[in-house]
Amino acid sequence: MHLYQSREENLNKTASFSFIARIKSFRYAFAGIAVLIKTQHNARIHLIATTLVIGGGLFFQINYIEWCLIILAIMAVWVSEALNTAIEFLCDIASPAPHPLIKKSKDLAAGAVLISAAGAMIIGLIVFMPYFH
Ligand SMILES: Nc1ncnc2c1ncn2[C@@H]1O[C@H](COP(=O)(O)OP(=O)(O)OP(=O)(O)O)[C@@H](O)[C@H]1O
Repeated sequence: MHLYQSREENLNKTASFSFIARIKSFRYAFAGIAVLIKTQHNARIHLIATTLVIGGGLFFQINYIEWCLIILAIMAVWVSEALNTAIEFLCDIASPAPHPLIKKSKDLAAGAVLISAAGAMIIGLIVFMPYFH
């Protein structure tokens, strides 16, 4: 059986619900996360930062709202990094040769990661600073 469905197969999909198909799509999603960690150096930095922040949260016993803020911040960084990586792969296949629009596209995607990482750092400071007083 082919790993990827053809465009035709996707167009002809019926609306019937299948648990096997749902489990498969989870498998693909986890494969995507594995690609992210294996291929992106930034993702390894996010992994270290995520571990430190969760460790800090457990150590300082931050409250319910603080956990929600930290989880949102972690999520924003991972989601933006995953989308940035997906855009990079698409750009590389769409135009391996230099192109001004590919530059804009990749720079924008990188900008999104920077915005989320900066926001996460500010949230981290706001949450953890009081515990150091
Ligand atoms: N085909 C291209 N055409 C024009 N500019 C490009 C092209 N490929 C890369 N660039 C430029 O080089 C930069 C780095 O691109 P690259 O694909 O190497 O990303 P990267 O270094 O892996 O980024 P990240 O650190 O976010 O993973 C882009 O942001 C863009 O400015």
